[in-house]
Amino acid sequence: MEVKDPVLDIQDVSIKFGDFKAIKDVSTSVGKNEIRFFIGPNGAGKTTILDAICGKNKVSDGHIIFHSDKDGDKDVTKMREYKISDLGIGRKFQAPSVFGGITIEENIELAVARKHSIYCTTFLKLSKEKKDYMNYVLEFIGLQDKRFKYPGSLSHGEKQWLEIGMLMAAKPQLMLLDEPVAGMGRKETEKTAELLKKIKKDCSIIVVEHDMQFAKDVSDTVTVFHEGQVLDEGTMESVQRNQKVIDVYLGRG
Ligand SMILES: Nc1ncnc2c1ncn2[C@@H]1O[C@H](COP(=O)(O)OP(=O)(O)OP(=O)(O)O)[C@@H](O)[C@H]1O
Repeated sequence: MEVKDPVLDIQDVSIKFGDFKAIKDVSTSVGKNEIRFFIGPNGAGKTTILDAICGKNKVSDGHIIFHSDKDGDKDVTKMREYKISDLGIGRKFQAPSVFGGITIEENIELAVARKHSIYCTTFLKLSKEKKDYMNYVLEFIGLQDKRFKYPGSLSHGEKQWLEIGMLMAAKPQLMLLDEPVAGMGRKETEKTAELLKKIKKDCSIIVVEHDMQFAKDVSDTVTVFHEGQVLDEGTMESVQRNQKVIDVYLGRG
């Protein structure tokens, strides 16, 4: 699938775990301000490739080129996780990883400060500009009224939004989300859909997800993975008509 203005080019990537090739010659490009979904059956390789983009998995062959606004084109397969994060790629894992011992506001504050340095996190108060941004993020994720509460008091959905807010705090160019609506009810899922549609105005997003209604509502395009390879790619409407996709995934209920 041709992408006009890519933020990420995955080029002939293979990933091995011992002798097992989990990803085989995968290529795809993700555009600026695009919401791309990675879908496909369990074990297809979706999370494995997401983990390669953020540096958590080592790539055996191929390149992943990130077109950074501030640093130019970088092959992230040669970089450490924290460097990739600094470059502007934010990763949210399936289980929420917020800090339970500090308030919701402090979680966001820490995420805003952390972008700048450990020194800043520990010893300095946020500047007015950063404080304003923290308030903007709290409002954006709908948790401004709960800012002085602790994450333990939040619902499952609210915890996920807090974590999305913590990612936003670093102003990434690309966000990677692993099953962001798993365990959510329909209302929370719809709110998450609205959040992502707003976030994409400033950022590209890759989502690994099994909720196909959510994928239909939110995705611009989807990549269907099967046995470590790309089976199809395009809009949700187009891949839904592909008989192979129906056979291996969508038709299985
Ligand atoms: N660290 C690892 N060591 C060995 N094998 C792994 C490792 N991580 C993933 N795999 C294997 O790689 C394959 C792809 O796994 P992956 O988690 O990427 O699939 P997925 O498409 O994300 O599945 P799901 O939808 O269930 O999350 C699976 O066969 C899995 O068992």
